[in-house]
Amino acid sequence: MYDLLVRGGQVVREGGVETADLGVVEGRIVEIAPELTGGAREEIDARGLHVFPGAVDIHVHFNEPGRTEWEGIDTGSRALAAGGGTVFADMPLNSAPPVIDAATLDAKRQVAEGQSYTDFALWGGLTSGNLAWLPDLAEAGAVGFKAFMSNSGLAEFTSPDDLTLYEGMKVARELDRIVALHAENDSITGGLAVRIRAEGGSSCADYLRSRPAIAEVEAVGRALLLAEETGAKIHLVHLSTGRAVALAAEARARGVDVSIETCPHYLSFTGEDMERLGAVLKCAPPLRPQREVDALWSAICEGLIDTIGSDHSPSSLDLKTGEDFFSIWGGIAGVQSTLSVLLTEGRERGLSLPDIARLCARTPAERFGLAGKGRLDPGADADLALVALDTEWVHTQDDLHTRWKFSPYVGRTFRGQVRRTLLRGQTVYQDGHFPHPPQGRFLRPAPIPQEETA
Ligand SMILES: NC(=O)NC(NC(N)=O)C(=O)[O-]
Ligand SMILES: [Zn+2]
Ligand SMILES: [Zn+2]
Repeated sequence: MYDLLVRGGQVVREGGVETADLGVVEGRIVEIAPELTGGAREEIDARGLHVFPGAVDIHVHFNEPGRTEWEGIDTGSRALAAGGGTVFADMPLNSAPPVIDAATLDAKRQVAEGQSYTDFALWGGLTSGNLAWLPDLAEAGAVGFKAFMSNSGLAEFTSPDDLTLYEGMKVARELDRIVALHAENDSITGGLAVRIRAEGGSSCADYLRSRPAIAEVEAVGRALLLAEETGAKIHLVHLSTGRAVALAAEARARGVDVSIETCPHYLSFTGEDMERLGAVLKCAPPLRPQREVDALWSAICEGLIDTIGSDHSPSSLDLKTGEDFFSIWGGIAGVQSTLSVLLTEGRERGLSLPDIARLCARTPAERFGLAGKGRLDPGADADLALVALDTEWVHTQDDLHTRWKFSPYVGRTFRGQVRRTLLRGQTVYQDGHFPHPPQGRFLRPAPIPQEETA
């Protein structure tokens, strides 16, 4: 007797796609096989649909507590679930206070429990002043430590200097926690911004000039050297250039324990789009020329990129408007669209469905020790996204479940539509609705598996 049988879907697993039933007991997958016999309390007819593992978005800013007017756990996790996601890891900023010690982590955990429609993990910060608090943060369950190598845009979330980063990596290594890096050289980006603004520059093109690719490539190189020296595990968030990815992949090949993330917006838009569409596409690192978009897709197809995170980082609408592009809030609202981008353009570029499941679910879950997440296997949590793979649809503002109905993907035609999302066997999202109260749980990372050295 099962609690749930998901019947006849095309089940997307590591080895391929097969028509099968999924049997679920107490929130876990217990069997996957064609035509399972035996009764079930609930049956879902998944014929004609693809069954993906729920997406694991390791990079979001839901900004609660403290800046809930920008997003919030309730709206952010709804949007994630509507996009086929079942787990997020929230960044230590832009919530206020930022998560830099155990007390601030516990406070965020408390507001998220009872409000989140998906399971969640929490990042702690590695800032200029909190090295001594990292052990307590790890103890409290931080999934890793996030550091900015450039200015974070928020005075209360300071960047460590190179010495602090070096020492922070040593501490993180002792604690077996991953250090995530926003890798842009602050002296280059900050210095150029000051000079360009002093000359009266305030346009999008001026902003683009202030954050050249070399700022990312240099910071990535430095982060890799520090990781190699300290033996720390690092995760490079939102890489935007082919050169930075290549540098990290080379380092990984010689044994540096690094994982590489990019985001859907670097795969979907160019700097020219940013100039055309304006603030909705402002982010850091900035959007790049088409050749970088192509280079990132090639890197994905070659298996060099490990994870896709949304870097969903919205603000209230007033901060996304204004004449001076430098002072507009930097951050893109995309948490609902990650799978759609991969299912549409990823498939056109030659990615298989198991590739998409690996990038969006399996690897992020494994890398960050989120046990039972990210895969469809007996023993795993029944976190599922049911997708109508060949349905073409135009994304409208009304589809958005985020707090602000503001996304660069509005108006885009996608192929592949999430119809239903299940968390531990319970439907959390179905055709625009959320049928049950939020049940999301806090996930504490398991010990991180050792990378096989190439
Ligand atoms: N404070 C932020 O949320 N910053 C984020 N903003 C972006 N990416 O534009 C980020 O991840 O760097
Ligand atoms: Zn960042
Ligand atoms: Zn971010």
